[in-house]
Amino acid sequence: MFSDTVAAAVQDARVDLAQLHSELRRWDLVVWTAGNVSERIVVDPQSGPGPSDLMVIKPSGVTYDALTPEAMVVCDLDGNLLDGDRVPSSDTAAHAYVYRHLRQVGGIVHTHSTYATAWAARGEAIPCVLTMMADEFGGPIPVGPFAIIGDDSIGRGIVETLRGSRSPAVLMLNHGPFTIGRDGRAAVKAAVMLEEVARTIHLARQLGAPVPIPEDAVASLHDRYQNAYGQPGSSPSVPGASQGRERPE
Ligand SMILES: O=C(CO)[C@@H](O)[C@@H](O)COP(=O)(O)O
Repeated sequence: MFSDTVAAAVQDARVDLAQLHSELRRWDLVVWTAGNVSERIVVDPQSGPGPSDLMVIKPSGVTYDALTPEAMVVCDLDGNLLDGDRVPSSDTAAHAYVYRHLRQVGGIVHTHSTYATAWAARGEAIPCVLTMMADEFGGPIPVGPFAIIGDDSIGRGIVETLRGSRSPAVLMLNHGPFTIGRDGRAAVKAAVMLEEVARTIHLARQLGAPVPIPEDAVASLHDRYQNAYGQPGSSPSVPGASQGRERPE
């Protein structure tokens, strides 16, 4: 079905995703079968990411203990199942929409992590009051519209909300967080850090009014973290405004 190169990339993604789904449990971001992770497969590396790419994603409703590399399914970016013997995640349409409209996105995560989802239930953006937020999110974490699962609504809400934000995370109203990254690991990192700041700022607000960080400081913190943090050559978590995030089509 796939060329040798694509088949190898699919197998690598299957292995990655089995490990990344275990990370969602490790960091207490999911319960039961909630949540999902996907990765893009670039079919033609010469021309780069595009609409003919594939995605590997979790099968729907399968317990995390059973999420082996072989359990993952492969879809095209219209959400059609190409390889696998299980029904794809119920969020496949949302993931596919994001991949079609944000070509720099290589990985997507959805969770119902407790504190981030509490902010989503209130429809309140998480204010940028921590340097860790400026580092990873480049500003407040925005709220996306209420959208019913099953068509492009959630994906469209994710893309349109992130259009005006540096953030790799969006809180979908009454639902929960979706995060993006240059690969699955970057998207999982954003989901982990989202839940951490959602909890910290929730606690801070029990004691008083958190103090916003000035925008110029947010921008410089974000630029440093995305471009200079860590070991030489370590890649940023996601191309944000500082790398000129591509505007959705
Ligand atoms: O939130 C939703 C759908 O948006 C949950 O059903 C989702 O977390 C898990 O669904 P899947 O098991 O991936 O089909």
